Amino acid sequence: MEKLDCILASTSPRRRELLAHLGYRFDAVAPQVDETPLAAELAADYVCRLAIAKAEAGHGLTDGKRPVLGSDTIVVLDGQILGKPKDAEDAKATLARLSGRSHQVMTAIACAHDKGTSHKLVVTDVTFCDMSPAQIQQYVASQEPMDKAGSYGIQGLGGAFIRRIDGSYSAVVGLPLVETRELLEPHI
Ligand SMILES: Cc1cn([C@H]2C[C@H](O)[C@@H](COP(=O)(O)OP(=O)(O)OP(=O)(O)O)O2)c(=O)[nH]c1=O
Repeated sequence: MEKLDCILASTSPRRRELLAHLGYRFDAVAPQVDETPLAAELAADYVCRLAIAKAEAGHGLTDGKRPVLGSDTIVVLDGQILGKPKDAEDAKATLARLSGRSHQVMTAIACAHDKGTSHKLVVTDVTFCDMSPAQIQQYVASQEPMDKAGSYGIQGLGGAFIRRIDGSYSAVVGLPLVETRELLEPHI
């Protein structure tokens, strides 16, 4: 069997594609993690807790010899966590709230290794154009929003409505490349 550098604890094809950009040899495992926020949990605490939980659950599924990377992405508007939409109506309501405003995308990454778990939080400011009800309707009909935090994908059709981003593009898509390299490097 090919020698692996690390394990990705994720079902996301986007994270798989981004991690491949770093040139590591890796396998993916699918960790089962309860994503319910705790009472009064701050957004930054929540996203870090989930990334750590995914990395550690993934580590438990492996032989423990390689570092395991977990990640979680949320959209935060006025301190409120906007995760993946429940249905099309939820996606439309989220996009109407994001329209014409700036929000934060928080992506946490965690690396579970033989000596413990380390993590990093990357926060990116994203500014939306105004979206008309017809544009929202058409975008939701494309189905693209349905599996994405904040109900949009900057890397897809959603990119046409992103006026500005301050921070890490790869973090918005689900895996910050620089910080992931920095987190994994000492363990590979
Ligand atoms: C804001 C935004 C989010 N997203 C995605 C990144 C994440 O995959 C998803 C947020 O869901 P997550 O729960 O972070 O991840 P996931 O369920 O897709 O995968 P896994 O838990 O197995 O690692 O939203 C985009 O693809 N583009 C964007 O512009």
